Amino acid sequence: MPTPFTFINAAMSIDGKISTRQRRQVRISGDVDFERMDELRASSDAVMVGIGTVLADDPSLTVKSDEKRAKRLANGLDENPVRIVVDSKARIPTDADIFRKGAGKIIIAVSESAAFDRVESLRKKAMVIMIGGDQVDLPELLSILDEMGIHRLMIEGGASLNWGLVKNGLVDEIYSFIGNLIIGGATAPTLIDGDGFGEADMPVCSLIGAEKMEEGVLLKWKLKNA
Ligand SMILES: NC(=O)C1=CN([C@@H]2O[C@H](COP(=O)(O)OP(=O)(O)OC[C@H]3O[C@@H](n4cnc5c(N)ncnc54)[C@H](O)[C@@H]3O)[C@@H](O)[C@H]2O)C=CC1
Ligand SMILES: Nc1nc(O)c(N)c(N[C@@H]2O[C@H](COP(=O)(O)O)[C@@H](O)[C@H]2O)n1
Repeated sequence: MPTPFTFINAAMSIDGKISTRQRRQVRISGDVDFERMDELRASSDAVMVGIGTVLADDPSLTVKSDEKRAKRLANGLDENPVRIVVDSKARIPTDADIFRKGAGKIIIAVSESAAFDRVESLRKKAMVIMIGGDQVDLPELLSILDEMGIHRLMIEGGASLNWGLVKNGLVDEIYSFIGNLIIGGATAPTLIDGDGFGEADMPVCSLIGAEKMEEGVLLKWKLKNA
């Protein structure tokens, strides 16, 4: 089953946290990293987040730079990449920023466990893909996206979606900006949460980039089994 070239982009603290224990967003990146993130969005066919991120941060996932949106339009693309939310139980509020801000296609991926009336109200706002029994079946979803012409997929978290994708061997590369703060908290989300790997199964990665950026460092990893 072909799947898109898929990369995770995230910002984490020195201690590997991506938000506070109350799941409140923290500004970890500086302006240079946000600019880099915007370029990644602008150069991707689609940007994906989990419903936990939408409920916590209410992101719009739009390309922020006027120039970059204009360049996409000039290339015959929508001004924003396709924005995708993985939302097994169709919990996304219908007034979420993703529906209110920015032009372009939106896909909500739900599972068969989603309530019928919730799914019907989402169909008025976005394309709904129902795939999987209790949770969204991520390998099937990525295969459908590839068939739809999405060949470069940016993942913007959060911790559980990142785990689901890495566990299923669906991630090609990980870009993590490590900022100059310590968040702490045993329950604060990390770059990859979930159940964790057994010792024999831990993916071993190749370091393909390391760069000092403002007061932090950007690391780029390639997953060897991808
Ligand atoms: N610093 C950064 O770069 C970023 C930080 N964040 C932070 O991450 C936190 C959100 O992370 P999480 O709570 O872990 O939520 P999440 O955004 O990873 O969404 C998790 C949800 O995805 C859904 N899902 C459906 N199918 C799934 C599957 N097969 N595998 C895994 N998940 C599946 C489930 O409903 C699950 O509850 C927030 O606090 C947010 O601020 C989010 C994005 C970027
Ligand atoms: N890359 C990065 N650095 C930070 O410091 C962050 N706080 C985040 N947060 C994520 O960025 C998304 C915001 O999207 P919009 O500006 O609303 O389009 C959102 O998903 C946050 O979790 N990322």
